[in-house]
Amino acid sequence: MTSYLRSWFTTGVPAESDSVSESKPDTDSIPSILKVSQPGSDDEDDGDATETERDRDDDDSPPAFPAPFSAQRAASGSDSLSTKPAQTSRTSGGLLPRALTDTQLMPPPPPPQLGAGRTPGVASASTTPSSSLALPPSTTKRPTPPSKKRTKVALAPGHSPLDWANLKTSGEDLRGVDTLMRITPSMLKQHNKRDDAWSAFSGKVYNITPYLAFHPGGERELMRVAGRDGTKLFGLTHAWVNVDYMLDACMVGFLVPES
Ligand code: HEM
Repeated sequence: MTSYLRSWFTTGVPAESDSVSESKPDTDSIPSILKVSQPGSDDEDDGDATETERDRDDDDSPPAFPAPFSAQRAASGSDSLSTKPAQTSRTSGGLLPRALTDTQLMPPPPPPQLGAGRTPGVASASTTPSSSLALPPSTTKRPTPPSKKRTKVALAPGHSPLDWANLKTSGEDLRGVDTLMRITPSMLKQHNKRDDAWSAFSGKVYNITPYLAFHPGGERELMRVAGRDGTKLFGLTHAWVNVDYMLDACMVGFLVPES
């Protein structure tokens, strides 16, 4: 009971007014809650009866820093900053929630393992197709072949397009006729042999015999139009080819209807 009353009517007199305290001992009767707390004093009641009984004139211990219930102390997670072992144990004794440090909240990532599972300089498409240097899938597929087969024919030596151009301009007679003629479909039909082949393209009739060995599509294809009008087949095969320029030296006449 006595210690309880003393805790209320404590002698907490500021250190600077020690002389006043000695001359006026009746200040003990003032409740501590009405007194103005001075820096460095221990007037705050922490419920520790043994501390109130101490001789406060000799107490030069500094206040706790950080303050016992401050956020700074709570965030530190430890009481390493405290200078008073008694307050340290009280703070870490579970009164405040223990704040986690950065390392506890987010542990560091595992160290990268660059060398694991791959050979430097070699694309590992079989293991990690999305993250390797393998070609994108669109380029690894074989292109679908065209539906219509267009076979390139190996031309005999001396029968390249350039050789044909040279022969065409050499002045050699490639027509086989003296003058341009009016040619009917029945007349055209008589020239359908390999050594005597005529064909009509867009109303003009050409002697295709000398060109057979130079045709990039082969003799066989070209002979399909021998002795008849080949305009349609020619246009379906390669309309971009300028037949008038290619065979101008082979022209024999104009296609005319039957009379
Ligand atoms: C007398 C008229 C003809 C001339 C002057 C001619 C000329 C040519 C030329 C210059 C090419 C090469 C075209 C290129 O590489 O782009 C070619 C290719 C070819 N020509 Fe003719 N052609 C004629 C008639 C025909 C006919 C009637 C056929 C029958 C289907 C034919 C079938 C082909 C084929 C299949 C190719 C191969 C195209 C390739 O491999 O890319 N040509 N022709």
